[in-house]
Amino acid sequence: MTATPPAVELHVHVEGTLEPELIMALAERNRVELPYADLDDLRARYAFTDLSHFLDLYYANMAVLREAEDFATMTRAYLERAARAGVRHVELFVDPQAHLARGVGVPVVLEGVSAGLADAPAGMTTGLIPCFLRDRPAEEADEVLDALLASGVPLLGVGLDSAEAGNPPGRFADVFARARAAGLRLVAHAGEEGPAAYVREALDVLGVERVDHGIRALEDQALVTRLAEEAVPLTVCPLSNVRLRAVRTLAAHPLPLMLGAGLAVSVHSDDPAYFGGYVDDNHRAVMEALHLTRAQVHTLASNAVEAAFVDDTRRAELREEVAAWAAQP
Ligand code: HPA
Ligand SMILES: [Zn+2]
Repeated sequence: MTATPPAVELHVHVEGTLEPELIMALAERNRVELPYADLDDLRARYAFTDLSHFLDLYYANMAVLREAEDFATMTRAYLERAARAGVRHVELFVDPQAHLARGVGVPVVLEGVSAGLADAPAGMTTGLIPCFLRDRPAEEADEVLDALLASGVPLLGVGLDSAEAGNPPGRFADVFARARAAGLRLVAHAGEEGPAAYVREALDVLGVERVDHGIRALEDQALVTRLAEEAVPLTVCPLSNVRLRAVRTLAAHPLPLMLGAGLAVSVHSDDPAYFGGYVDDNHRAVMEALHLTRAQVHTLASNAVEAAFVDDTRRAELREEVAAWAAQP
């Protein structure tokens, strides 16, 4: 079996889809001086030692995003690639605070990304999930939530990302409660580099409905039992885990253990332009390196469908597409 399943992409950061060529093109369009001699010099910086090392480059490269049109261009480029990856539904993360810090306001970011999403290929459904930066003050997240709600741009939910170690989710309890009261769905990165305790805290204090990554939950057996019993979706990003050295090699990835424990895991791409692949590449990589059975890949694809923030009609369509893939000889 080589074909990857129809994908429901629930863990992808739009700024992490900014390919090196597009970084260079936008730098030229906006006359932004980058500290790289050329494309090869930029590419040479993609060997990361950990999450923070990656985030330094990820935030630095955002300097090329100035106007709403830049955000739309980036989003359209992603959707085109996503269609080729077999993506049928995507819930896209965006980091408004990373742009605010550079003087680019929340409306510019949201209007640009949502204009890009409006051009999604026929049949692909989309949603937008702005994330708060956990290494910034909770008060700033509060102000950003006000700006998000005032923008008038339709949002699916809010998330929490950026440097995890030493930044537990609990500080964001109030802003997440406000987001929930405003009708937004809640997710958070937890257990990527941070401990299993952060996964618990994301569930109990923030009340998240999905956990992004969650691989370190495996260090706490009682938590694993709970996650399985409550069928808490975990959006796992295998190529990201290897490139950020959360996992030593793909062959040593705990995905089979997670499936074996009955966890509601699914496979996603995180920052595909930085980590060596989109969601199809991630599926292909784990299928090969971990020798997954067709039934296991079917479970991963079905878990993603069940974890999506879609209505019953759309979920039924997505279920059918995955079933049709599984029924192929
Ligand atoms: O992989 C990630 N982890 C945490 N924050 C992020 N923001 C973009 N990518 C990531
Ligand atoms: Zn992520």
